[in-house]
Amino acid sequence: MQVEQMQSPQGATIEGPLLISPQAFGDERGWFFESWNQRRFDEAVGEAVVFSQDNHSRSVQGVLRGLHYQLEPEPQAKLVRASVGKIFDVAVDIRQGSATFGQWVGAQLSAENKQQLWVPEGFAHGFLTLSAVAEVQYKARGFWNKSCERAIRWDDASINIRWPLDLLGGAEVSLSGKDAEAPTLDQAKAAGDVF
Ligand SMILES: Cc1cn([C@H]2C[C@H](O)[C@@H](COP(=O)(O)OP(=O)(O)O[C@H]3O[C@H](C)C(=O)[C@H](O)[C@H]3O)O2)c(=O)[nH]c1=O
Repeated sequence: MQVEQMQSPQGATIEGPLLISPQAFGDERGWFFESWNQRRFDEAVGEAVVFSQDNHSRSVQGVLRGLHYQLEPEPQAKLVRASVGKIFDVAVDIRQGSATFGQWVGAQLSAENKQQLWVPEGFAHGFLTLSAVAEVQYKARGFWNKSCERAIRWDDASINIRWPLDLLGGAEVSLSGKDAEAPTLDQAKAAGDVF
C-alpha cells in the first residue's frame, strides 16, 4: 500500500488528505485487493480511525456531488474510492487556522486505479463523475447528521477548483438543488460555518 501527501495547485503540501494506492494481486482469475485494512490504514493516518458508516452512491456522467462537510458536534472524515467507473475527487481545506485554508487537492479515483482519497474532518469533499456511470463507496468517521450538514459551491472562484470538465465528453455538470444553491466559502466563513 502506497500513501502520499498531496499538493495544492499553489504548490503547498496540504496536511491531512492522503492519496492511498492499495496493492492489487492479479492472476488469471482476475484480481484481489484489501480495500481497507484497519492496521495498515491506522498506521498510514497515524491514529486509530473508527468508522461509523459505509456509504455507496451511483452517479451518471457529469453529476457533481459537493462540496459537502459536517460541522461539530458531528464532523465527518471519509475514505473514498470508486468501485465502478471514474471520478475526480476533491478535498478543500476549510480549517481557519490552516496555512492552506481555501486551498484544494484532487485526484482521479477509478475502479481501474483502485486509488483512495482520505478526507479528514475540516475538509469539504466533492466529486465530479467522469465515466458514463460511477459508483463511489466511502467509509465515514462520524454519523450523518442533517443538522450538521453544510455545503460550499463547487465553482467558488476563491477556491478555483480545476474540475476536468473537458473529460465529460460534452455532458453538462448536474447538481442537486441543495448544491446548486450552496454558499461560497466566504459566505460560509461569515456564517461561522467553517472549522
Ligand atoms: C450523506 C447521506 C445522505 N443520506 C440521505 C439523505 C438524502 O435523502 C439522500 C441523498 O443525500 P444527498 O443528496 O446529501 O447525497 P450526496 O449529494 O451524495 O451527499 C454526499 O455527497 C458528498 C460527496 C459527501 O461527501 C457526503 O458524504 C454527502 O454529503 O440520502 C443518508 O441517509 N445518509 C447519509 O449519510
